[in-house]
Amino acid sequence: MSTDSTSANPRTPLVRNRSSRRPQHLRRRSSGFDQGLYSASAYKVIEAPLKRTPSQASLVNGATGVAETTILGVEQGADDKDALTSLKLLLLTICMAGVQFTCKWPAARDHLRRSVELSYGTPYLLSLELPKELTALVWLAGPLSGLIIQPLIGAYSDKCTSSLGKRRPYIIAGGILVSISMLGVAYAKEISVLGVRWLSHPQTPEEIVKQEKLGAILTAVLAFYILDFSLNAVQATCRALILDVPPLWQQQIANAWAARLSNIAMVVGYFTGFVDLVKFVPFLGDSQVKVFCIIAIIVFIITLAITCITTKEKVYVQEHEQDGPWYHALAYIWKAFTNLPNSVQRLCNVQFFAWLGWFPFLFYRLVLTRTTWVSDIYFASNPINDPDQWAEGTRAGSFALLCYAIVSVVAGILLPWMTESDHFKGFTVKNVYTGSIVLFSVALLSTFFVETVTQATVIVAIIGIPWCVVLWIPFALVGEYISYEADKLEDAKEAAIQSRNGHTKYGTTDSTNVDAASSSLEANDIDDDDDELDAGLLLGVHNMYIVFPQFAVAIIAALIFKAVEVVQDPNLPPSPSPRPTQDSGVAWVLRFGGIMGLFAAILSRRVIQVPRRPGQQSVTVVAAAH
Ligand SMILES: OC[C@H]1O[C@H](O[C@H]2O[C@H](CO)[C@@H](O)[C@H](O)[C@H]2O)[C@H](O)[C@@H](O)[C@@H]1O
Repeated sequence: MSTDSTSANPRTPLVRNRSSRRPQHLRRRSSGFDQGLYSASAYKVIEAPLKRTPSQASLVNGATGVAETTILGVEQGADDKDALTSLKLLLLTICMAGVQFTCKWPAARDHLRRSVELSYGTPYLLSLELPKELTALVWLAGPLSGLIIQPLIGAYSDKCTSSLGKRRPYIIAGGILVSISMLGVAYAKEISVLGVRWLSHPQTPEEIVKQEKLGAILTAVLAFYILDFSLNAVQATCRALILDVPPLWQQQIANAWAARLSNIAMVVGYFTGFVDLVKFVPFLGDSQVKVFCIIAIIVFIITLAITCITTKEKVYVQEHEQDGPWYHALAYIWKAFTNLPNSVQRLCNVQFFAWLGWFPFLFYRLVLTRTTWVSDIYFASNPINDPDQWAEGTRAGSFALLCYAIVSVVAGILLPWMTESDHFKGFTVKNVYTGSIVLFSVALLSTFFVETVTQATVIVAIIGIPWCVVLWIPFALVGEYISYEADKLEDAKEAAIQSRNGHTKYGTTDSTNVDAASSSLEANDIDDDDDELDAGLLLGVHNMYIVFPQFAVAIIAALIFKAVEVVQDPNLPPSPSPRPTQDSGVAWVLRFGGIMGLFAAILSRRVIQVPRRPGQQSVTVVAAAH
């Protein structure tokens, strides 16, 4: 087994032969764009003003004079960036726990209906008397914000010259907005009452009630939009930070940490939602929603603060004045979207089909508990109009979700370890990725056979395994692609310089290396050429492939429900929920997701794994497949 990246499979598109490189204007990367504002070549890295121990200081790359990643308490690694200890990986990625806990909050509100005065099955927004048709408006905030905000904030943060670093200013600003908007959602009624009192002068009590109701709805919807948009900004920059900091060979483990902390937060979020919070911490609020909101804000602020305080970033200095209108960023995103590196494009293709499967599952296990698959099955054999049965049915759905969250935590600990261990032959990252998608598809397709609540609960719990993988491997791969390109660029620069002096970085001259770097490179080419992939932008574009399927699924699910309605016996009385069991629209939408998952599994065989850097222990070079 070779550990030398220079002898990696030459067919890997990432391992390009310099002499066969595409002309600058055709390169599949972010940096060829002519918008100066977004050209990384316009920036030079300087050392952030940090406290370092002498040993850490010595890790700064003396040859280039460039300050490397600077997270406190690092170990020495053989890569250009410093390796992180497990503790530092945890501190770096704990922000994802806060993001996930907060993500769970709007979802958890559906589980909080015990404390909402209205009937069972009425989620928070409906409790504010938002017309049912308009709930779609709120739903849209999620995918819209993912589509717009993640690439935009990713692109801006890539070029941020703040002394705090590239990502932290956005994490802090986004964090403040998330906290305020959560308060806006939870206290929508109170804000509206105050607003009506100050701004409006209704004449009659009826008018007051009407205006307060309208005000509460508008406040909640606006707050939900701000929440989703700012949460996506924080999510985008936290993800990018996790890609920025560790070296290539730690991308897998760093993203595995991010996934497992997210999933732990999900479990804690579910438990917190179940506890009667008003009883235990009455000083935090007089309703479950308000107390949960305060707890979520506290968790969010603490986790984000830990990451921001313990992680130090590079500071970028703009060499040339490059201001341009804000909409240049859109052109830049478009160019990135249409010129993705081959490796990222392949991964995005998998993600697109995989998320055509994920969203049916995520929608119909969460949106309204009464429409979840597990609850459907429960109601197939239990009376639907009895409130006690409703409670029991929704509890069945919620218990399944708790099992799913716990399984995802356990899988998030075991699977990354198995892929690193020599004892589990065949457990390569790529095989685990494909296997998890197949498992997910089979689980969704099992809706053809599942009949009991227990069976359905087991299936939902099993889906915890692919969920842990989808939060881990795709992001790790993006991180590896970016690090690999950055390392190649460094190597190429170094090799070209050294070849002039008759040396190579790794001792004896390797023809591949020289070919890849020095033989076709002019010094000016190296200096002017900006080959770095921008992590924030790429992650944002990658996220577009996660949210596009949401729009598609919304339309396809509506068509499937219509079709099921047409096919079903018209003489049956109308059902208040989608018809249960194997013939329900929900089951068919899940099966659609299962089939899409199979396409994703096939495409995942084409995903590229980059060779890791030479000089690393326990690193396996995985041949890049086509
Ligand atoms: O439309 C809602 C959101 O959908 C995606 O987020 C979901 O997937 C994330 C993993 O990629 C997961 O961390 C999150 O909990 C899920 O809701 C999308 O990434 C978001 O941009 C979008 O707002």
